[in-house]
Amino acid sequence: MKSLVAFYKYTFSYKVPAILTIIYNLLYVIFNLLSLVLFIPFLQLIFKVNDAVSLVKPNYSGGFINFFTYCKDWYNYTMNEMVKENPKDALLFVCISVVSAFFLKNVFRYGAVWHQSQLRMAVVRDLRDQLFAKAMRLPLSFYTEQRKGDLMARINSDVREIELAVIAILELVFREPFAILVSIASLIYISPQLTLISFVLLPISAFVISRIGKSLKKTAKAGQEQTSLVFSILEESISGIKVIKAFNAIPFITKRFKGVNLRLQQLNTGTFRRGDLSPILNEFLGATVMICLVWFGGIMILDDSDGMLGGAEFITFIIVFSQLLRPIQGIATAVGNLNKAEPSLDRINEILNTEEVILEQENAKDLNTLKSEISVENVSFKYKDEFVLKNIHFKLQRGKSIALVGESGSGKSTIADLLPRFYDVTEGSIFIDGINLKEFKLEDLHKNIGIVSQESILFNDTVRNNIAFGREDVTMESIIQAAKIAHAHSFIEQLENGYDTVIGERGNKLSGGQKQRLSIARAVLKDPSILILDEATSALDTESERIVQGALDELMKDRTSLIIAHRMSTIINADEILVLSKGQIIERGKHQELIALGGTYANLCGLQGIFQ
Ligand SMILES: Nc1ncnc2c1ncn2[C@@H]1O[C@H](COP(=O)(O)OP(=O)(O)OP(=O)(O)O)[C@@H](O)[C@H]1O
Repeated sequence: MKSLVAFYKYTFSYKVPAILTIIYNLLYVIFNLLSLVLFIPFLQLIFKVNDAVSLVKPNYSGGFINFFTYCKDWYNYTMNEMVKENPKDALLFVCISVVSAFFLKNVFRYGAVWHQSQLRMAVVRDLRDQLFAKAMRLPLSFYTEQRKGDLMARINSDVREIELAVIAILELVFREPFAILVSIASLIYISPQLTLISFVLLPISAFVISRIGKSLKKTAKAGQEQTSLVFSILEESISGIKVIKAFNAIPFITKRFKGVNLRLQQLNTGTFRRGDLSPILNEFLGATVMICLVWFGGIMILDDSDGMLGGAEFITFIIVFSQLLRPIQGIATAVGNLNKAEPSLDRINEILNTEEVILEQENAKDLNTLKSEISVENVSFKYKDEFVLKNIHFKLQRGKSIALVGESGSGKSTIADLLPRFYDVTEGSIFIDGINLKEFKLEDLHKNIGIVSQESILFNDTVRNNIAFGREDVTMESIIQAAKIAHAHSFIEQLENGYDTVIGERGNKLSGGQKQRLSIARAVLKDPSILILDEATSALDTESERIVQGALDELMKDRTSLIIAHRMSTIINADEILVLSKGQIIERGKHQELIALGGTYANLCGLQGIFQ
């Protein structure tokens, strides 16, 4: 089982807490057994199983094994002496011993849990960090709507399965086998014959456990996949809540959610039922084995054949044997958890091993600023099978602007996505100052490109942090300056806490125009040499558009811009206009030239009341 190695690695990624957990667990096992064995003289005393006999005071002759024999003899001797003098003192002594053993057992148990908590949470944190970092590096092509929720499910519930597997490893490999070993050694010491009988019966339960484990793995995988689906629908529905309400689609969406949620319930119920069956079957099998032992042991005592088994030994045997069932059950649970975690591990690795298609070359070049031009040469592109861009060719000089217009789906946004290398071209090349885009450092490329899109990407944080956006080197003055250029300063000042106002999830506390102006302020502060404006004003009403357009004009001053717009009025002044249709450039030129041409562009303008 190669996943066992992986779980093992996760467990020992933090060696100190892992080793301390193991040590505390081992001490817990020893004191657990001791707390029960110490009980035996107490029983003997109450039920007068043995009359006090004369014992010789033991001597410790050194050595590890002898130490345990010495402790046992010393305890028996002390007990015996006390019983002879005053049985009530003996009773008190036994009670104190048992309580002390119980106390220590639980101290060690808590010690183990203490370190185990640290370990499991650290592993969960690391895994989530890794997944998040990977998610940030994954190419955009990875993120279809379906995958967003799926990724969230993996970061959430699959990681939790790994957490359980880490605990399972600690229990399965160290605690429970040790507990079983200690118990078996004690059993053999007490009565080899009875031990032999119990061992004939135990493998039956082992077989049953392994069968349950196997079927558990299958249903667990289906369950995790279904969890992903539930998360996907949840994500989709919450993001689209406005539209859902507006279209009165709540019953439809709710029905869809209920459907997948019901299936999840059925799958998880199956998993739990199988999982819960193993301890139940275990206990029943254990009890059956125990009754068989009581039968055989009882007959041995009744026959008193050759004094091989006394009453006290028999009681001890049964108590210790009952202790054997717990770790066996523990192993069953741990094996179940490992089986359940295996598909989760696969799902996590699937993400971690996903190829990062957009890679930076070794010795990638610096890009400080755009010096002369961006040159797009014979670029074709396809997302999957069909080309959505064909032979695109244009040059964008420094300080100039190019506008892309065309019907929906003609490929405008795709062209814009190629510049920051969100996708790489399928054919052809893009050059910046004569150097292929792919030769630059990705970080530098992104530093030089500012994007303002239709949907402002804002975070549930303060206005100030949304403008600074991860940059710690900026002063408050420069943030205010950027906000002023973006025509955002005056409305920010009127907010409850000014620049320290938290703007709600995705900036929900702000109007569309305000959100857009914050996005522009962010771009102003970033001060990129290249600007991509993708329908930056199309979601706004006329009044907001006027203000935002003013802000954009400020932003575009002295920058090289690629503008995508549906409203022709916003691109009339562009240095060149490219008209796209079905992924191809069908017309190009300045506004007046294209109007004079009387083609698609002139038609589009005509539809919007622009005739010259
Ligand atoms: N992630 C994607 N995976 C597969 N196909 C895509 C993807 N994104 C866009 N497309 C397809 O590529 C083509 C061009 O889309 P693009 O978004 O570039 O057009 P657009 O001109 O910007 O449209 P709009 O004006 O509606 O935003 C369309 O046919 C679209 O269906």
